[in-house]
Amino acid sequence: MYPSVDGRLDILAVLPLSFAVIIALRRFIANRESKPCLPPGPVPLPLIGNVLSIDAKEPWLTYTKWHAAYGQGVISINSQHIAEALLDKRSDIYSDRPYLATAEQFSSSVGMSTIYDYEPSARNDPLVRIMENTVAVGLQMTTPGKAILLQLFPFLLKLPDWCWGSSIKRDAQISTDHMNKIRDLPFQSAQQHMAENSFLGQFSMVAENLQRMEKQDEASKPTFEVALKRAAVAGVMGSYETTSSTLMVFALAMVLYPDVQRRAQAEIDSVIGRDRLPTFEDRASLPYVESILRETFRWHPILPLGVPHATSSDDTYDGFFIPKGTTVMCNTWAISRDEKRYPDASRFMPERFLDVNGVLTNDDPARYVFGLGRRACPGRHAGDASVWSAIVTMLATVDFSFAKDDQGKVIDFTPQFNPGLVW
Ligand code: HEM
Repeated sequence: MYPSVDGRLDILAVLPLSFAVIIALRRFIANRESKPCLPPGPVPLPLIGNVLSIDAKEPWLTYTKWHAAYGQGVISINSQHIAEALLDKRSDIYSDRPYLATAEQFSSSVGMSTIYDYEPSARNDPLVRIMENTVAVGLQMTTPGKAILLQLFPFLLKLPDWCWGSSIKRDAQISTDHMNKIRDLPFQSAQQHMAENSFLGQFSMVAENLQRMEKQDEASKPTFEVALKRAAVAGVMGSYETTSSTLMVFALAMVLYPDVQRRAQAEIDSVIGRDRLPTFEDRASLPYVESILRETFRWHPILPLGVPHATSSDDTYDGFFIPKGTTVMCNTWAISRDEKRYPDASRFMPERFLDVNGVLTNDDPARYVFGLGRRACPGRHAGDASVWSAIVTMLATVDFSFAKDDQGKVIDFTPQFNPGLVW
């Protein structure tokens, strides 16, 4: 019996579909056979992958655990050797940034004065307040939990306002509004200084580039201005949390390890005396202070998962296939807590960076805490120098100790870190 006309049409419709499926399957199998397999990892669930297995508050712990179980994380790089091989030596592939819907312009910071030559007032400065709000809201939106959620379900940002779950969209909008303010207001202030031809404002990064822009043809000015605004805000945001968080880690260490503090103060007293403050010229003569800086960077890296990179083309490493667009995180936490390299790693022990003669070793955590490759922190020298000068000045002038109550009894505490991109 012949099929009906409708039935034959159905067959005709199904045939190309079957071909398409067969071709797709053959390509899939050919691809699988021709390409090395993906790096090992936990078995993903359909749609949501491994998201439920990741500790949303401290994801670096999950990645470190996966590293122990599988040898590799879900492209979380847990060794400095592999980080150098990929992020540094293959920087042309591993230097993209993954799309983070709420933080498209959010990358990092520089001081307001260097960028805009804006001298904030000591208290309640309006621009600093805007920046603090921007950072606070931005960090809330870039907690690892929210970042993972939005990467998996970007449609959450498109939900209508009345819909359950749309609060993330409202928060993202607030974050964007803040970003727009911090992008435009200090920039306008620098422009105003320029217009008034004031002495201040001529030596900032923005002022210098505005002067350069004046010499350009009209057509390219708007693009230049947008790029300049973005570079400026990236600089301001980048230096803000990083330096202050590192100094908080240092202060915590000084409270918890008074012997370290005393030894550093003795070094400063013997090399510099008590009549003046240390300067950069003294840096090479203060190896113990230097080892404290290194241990501060290592003990609690303030960006425990670095800032995510993304691959801009396919790659193969050590027999594993890494597709284009893969998010690659350098698990700085795992590197800094490697017990083979840093025995008793959770202990603050600056001596680990000194040899038996008290000379600094070649192991400098600055080689990994500032990231690697062409996206490594452009403010690393400024960051390193400003943290050193703050540390050495504090050691020379103040004593850190536990707070005491009215009866003079030590107030005990348990240190806690706020999870976020920077903690
Ligand atoms: C202790 C201080 C600091 C630490 C630990 C730190 C750490 C980092 C890290 C880990 C990255 C990501 C690198 C990567 O993706 O491989 C980064 C990026 C960045 N940092 Fe820093 N940073 C510090 C201070 C600063 C300062 C003072 C500035 C500005 C003067 C700055 C500006 C930036 C910028 C603009 C980026 C983004 C670079 C890009 O996306 O290409 N940072 N920083």
